[in-house]
Amino acid sequence: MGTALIYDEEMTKYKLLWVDPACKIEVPERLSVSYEALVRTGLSDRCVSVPPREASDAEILLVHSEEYLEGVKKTPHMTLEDLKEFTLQYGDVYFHPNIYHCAKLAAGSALQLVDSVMTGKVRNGMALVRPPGHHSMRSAASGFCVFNNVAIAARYAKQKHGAERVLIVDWDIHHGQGVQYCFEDDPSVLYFSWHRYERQKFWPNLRESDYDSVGKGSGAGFNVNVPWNEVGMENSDYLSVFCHVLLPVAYEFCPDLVLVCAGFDSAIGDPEGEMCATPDIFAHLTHLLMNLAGGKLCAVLEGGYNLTSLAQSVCQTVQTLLGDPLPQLANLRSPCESALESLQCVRSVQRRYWSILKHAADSATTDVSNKRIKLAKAEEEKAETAEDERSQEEKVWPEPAERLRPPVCSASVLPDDAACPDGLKRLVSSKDLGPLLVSRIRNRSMEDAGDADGVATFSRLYTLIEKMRTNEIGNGVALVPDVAAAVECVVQDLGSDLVSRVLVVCVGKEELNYATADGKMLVVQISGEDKEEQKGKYYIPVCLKKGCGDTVGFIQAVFGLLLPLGYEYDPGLVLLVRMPGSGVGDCMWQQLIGLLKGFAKGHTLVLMQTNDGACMGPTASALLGHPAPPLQELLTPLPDDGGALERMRERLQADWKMLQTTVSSGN
Ligand SMILES: NCCCNCCCCCC(O)(O)C(F)(F)F
Ligand SMILES: [Zn+2]
Repeated sequence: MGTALIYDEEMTKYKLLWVDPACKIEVPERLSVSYEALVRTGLSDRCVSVPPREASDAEILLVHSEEYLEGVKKTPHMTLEDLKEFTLQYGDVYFHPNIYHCAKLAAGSALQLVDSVMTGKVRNGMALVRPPGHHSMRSAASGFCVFNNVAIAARYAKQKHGAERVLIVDWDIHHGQGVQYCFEDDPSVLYFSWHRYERQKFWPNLRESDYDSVGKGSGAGFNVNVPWNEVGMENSDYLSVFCHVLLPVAYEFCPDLVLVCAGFDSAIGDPEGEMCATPDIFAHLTHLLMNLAGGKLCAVLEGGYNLTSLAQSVCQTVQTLLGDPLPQLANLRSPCESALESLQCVRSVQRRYWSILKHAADSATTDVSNKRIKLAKAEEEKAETAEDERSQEEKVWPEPAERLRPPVCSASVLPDDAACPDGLKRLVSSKDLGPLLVSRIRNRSMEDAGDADGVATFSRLYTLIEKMRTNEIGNGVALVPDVAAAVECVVQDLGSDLVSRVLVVCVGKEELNYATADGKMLVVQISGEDKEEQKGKYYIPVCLKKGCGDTVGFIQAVFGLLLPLGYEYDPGLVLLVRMPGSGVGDCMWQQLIGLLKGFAKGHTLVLMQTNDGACMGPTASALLGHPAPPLQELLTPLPDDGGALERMRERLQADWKMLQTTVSSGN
């Protein structure tokens, strides 16, 4: 299934008709520049073009009041003076004779997108719209927004398509208060927003944008606010919040549909956000949401005012929706202290609503935050004097790297009698390994089970890894007689000279704690075995008391440990090893394969034991990029696993900064 793209130049046909410094950044070129970039890069041709339509009155009234709609309806016939007068009753927004028409098209575009995804016409999609929507409220326009496109889309998805749970992820740098108000007492719509806040000093300056607004009544816990109290947030800050807050909660919520308030003023260069995250971060943020709701994801444009970073960010988002390999995120750093404080505060208030966060450390107690406020004030005084005048427009960042689709998406290395799953290319050619390697392989305990000559298997493995390195092949799966020996061979003999760092994810028990001291390999092993004592910086055994069948524990390990570690380690190859008898469920297994694509440009090699071929189908499906089926609604985790995991994370965070979720007590 494809990716929908909704755009119509009609939505560029309104603009600011008078002087208003607060609104001058919202220009028609935002839309045309974004669309032209998609055309120039060839991405628009790869999408399914879906036309917008006007939202009907009834659809607009799903969120807005009659009196508000009646008022907006009058604007096309107003004189310039009347328009100005009408605008004065709202904040940081402007009206134009054609904005009502465009606002109906923007809302209608979001509905067209929901229809296309919910009916299965496409898997996912993006709507490039103006005016944006997430600030507009039931009876008020605000922050360039007239109708709340995404809020209307959420209500519409429930009413028309029977969606029971809708997740709204708002990565725009402003708080979508309009969305929060709309759903704050509604447990069927989970609203997540991060936003520049600066302790209420940043627009819209609302007390209720802080992390302690968690929703009301039966909606408590279904509103998640992550305030950024400083500018300059980077990729690592954004990824930490996704791994340690949004994704665990989103997986527990188990939505039927994901809507994204896709604002790109959270990217570097934007005059509003003043953040430092690069456009390729949106490739990863999109990817991390794509295995929810069976892949049903609708991204609707909100903000974004630096035309260069906006266009790049839109392209990164659409290219990921299309399933292209992800860019490698360069040198992630530790989340900054301010981000850690926000992270800790959010997790501490949300832990009482989400069992998956139950073991989160307690809140950044008042003294910590008071201390930070004192620190911040001191910083402020200092900073004000040395305020560097360089505007956001002069910020420079590297053009996002090309993300080339390999000629072969997925390959397989199988015993001659094993059937090759549809869509996979069977590797038969075996590269001549040369005498040295052959002798080493022969020396390995290669007691073969039906495999005439272990060397054949390994030469094909070698070929597969070589072709991943040259990007001729995206990913692959190998059925081998002896997985442990295969891992040893791949890592010790093949992997090392082919790729610099290999992330080995082992599911199930097996002795895999090779000499990993040199950092060439990071082994994360998820099993029912407690190997705590063998732990080292590069060998991280995660013990799930109930074994790998414990979905909640597994998800906690994936988001709390595996993904942050993987981002920080930044491997050139991912080796996913499935030990026989691991007990991991097929859905979880597919989710894991889907999520691991975020690393090494998608170069994942799955190793399975020949007699474990039963899950070859789900493995192939995930490797080919089909979205993983939703995990059964996650049950309450076993108390001991969550606690053990938190303790392990705290111990490891000295070595691995991306594991941090609390302000370091030292500072
Ligand atoms: N320095 C100018 C002050 C501007 N203050 C209002 C900011 C509105 C932001 C709108 C947005 O970006 O959130 C949306 F997505 F809705 F477009
Ligand atoms: Zn914004």
